Amino acid sequence: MNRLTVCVRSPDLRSRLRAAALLMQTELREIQLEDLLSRRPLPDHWIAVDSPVDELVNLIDRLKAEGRDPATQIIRFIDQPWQTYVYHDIPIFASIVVPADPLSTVQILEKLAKTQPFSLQLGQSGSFTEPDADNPFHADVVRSPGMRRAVQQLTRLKNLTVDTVLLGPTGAGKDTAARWLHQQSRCTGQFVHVNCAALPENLFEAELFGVSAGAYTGASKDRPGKLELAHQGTLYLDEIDSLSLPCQAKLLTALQYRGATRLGGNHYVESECRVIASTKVDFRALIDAGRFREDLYFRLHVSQVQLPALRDRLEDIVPLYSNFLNLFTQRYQCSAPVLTAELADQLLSHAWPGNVRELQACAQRHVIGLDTGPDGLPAAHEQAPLSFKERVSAFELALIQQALKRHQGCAKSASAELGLPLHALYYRLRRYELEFNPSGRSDGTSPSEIALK
Ligand SMILES: Nc1ncnc2c1ncn2[C@@H]1O[C@H](COP(=O)(O)OP(=O)(O)OP(=O)(O)O)[C@@H](O)[C@H]1O
Repeated sequence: MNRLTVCVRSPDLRSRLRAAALLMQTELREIQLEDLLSRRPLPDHWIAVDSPVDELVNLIDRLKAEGRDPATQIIRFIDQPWQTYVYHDIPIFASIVVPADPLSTVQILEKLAKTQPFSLQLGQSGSFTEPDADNPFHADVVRSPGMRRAVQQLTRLKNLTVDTVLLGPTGAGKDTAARWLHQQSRCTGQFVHVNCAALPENLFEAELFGVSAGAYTGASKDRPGKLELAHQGTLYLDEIDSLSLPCQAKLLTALQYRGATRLGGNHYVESECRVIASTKVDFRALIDAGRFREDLYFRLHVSQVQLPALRDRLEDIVPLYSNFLNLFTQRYQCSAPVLTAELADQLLSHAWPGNVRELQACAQRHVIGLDTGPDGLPAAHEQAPLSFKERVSAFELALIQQALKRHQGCAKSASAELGLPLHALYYRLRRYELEFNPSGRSDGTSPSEIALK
């Protein structure tokens, strides 16, 4: 940002902006709004104002009269976050609550310089958009530059069956991105998820390459491996960095030739699949530490997409949260909680170490009405209390989800643990739209493939 025109009345804010401009080496021009409006034409860089709405409207009208879009130019400083809500439909670039000091003013202005016009649209139902469970990367929830870059790369990759590495911290959406890539591709095969961190070294070959009948005591029939199951589809190697070096060597050979021989068999089975691998850690550091094979890294690293941490996706937090509120409200069939400006502020200032997963859980707690205090947002916000029936349903759902998770999605075992007749469990599974595996793992899928909604 090279220039900033400032029309602010508050001496305090003016001095903060002056200091911020000095820090940013930005040329700052101070002027009264009335004087600015008499100029022709208006400046073409950002105009910072703290004017009341009726005066602001004059500026908006003037910009429009000059054939310009006020939503690309005006930054309004406000005292209270709720003012964004009240005037959310005025077309301005951003509404910013007056920052505490020049340094945070610099940070905000620098972030704005890299972003698209936005304004927090808060409403009674907290609703930004209709929930779009089918497209986690809908434009409404992808506003931050980092995530837009990631989605652009994913979009470019979706129809190319090239191997891909997904990088990002826990809960940032690597699994979601891998499934999205698979769904968007023209693959006819299935999406096969292998959680490398949960795969013991001695089971690696059997799980990945399969087993021939008689390979060992108890192997009574042929069992396909994950690589084979992923034929014409996607093999997703989650947390690939957890594999031991000997397993990495076997994987490299299998990926090189896109096939393997089942354990105890002589038959070579080919698999034409796309491989997506994910990791939370920096590959370079692992390679340097001798914990990851460089040749495997180069084999996989045809393309790479970095999914940013949620704290670096400030613009996405409120829309995502709003979508989750809508989603859980529909799932639990209860009334929508209020997304207040105060809560939006808290969401934006939280560090989100658990990223989208944490945000999602937070929205879920909000909908259920479990206020867990300062760190487990949201606490003590105005919201419509859930009815007794809604709370009981939410509790029941949580019990069933946990039991299914403990039993790898197997409905039979979960029903036994819960002491709930199988037909009664099925009834609830349908009611809560939970996915499950009726007969355990006999179909060759792994627990991780059975997604619990
Ligand atoms: N863009 C999104 N829209 C909706 N939900 C999302 C989005 N991104 C992630 N989530 C949700 O957040 C949770 C965590 O996402 P996901 O499992 O994809 O993260 P991850 O990076 O694979 O995490 P980990 O490394 O811990 O396995 C999931 O419940 C997922 O549904």
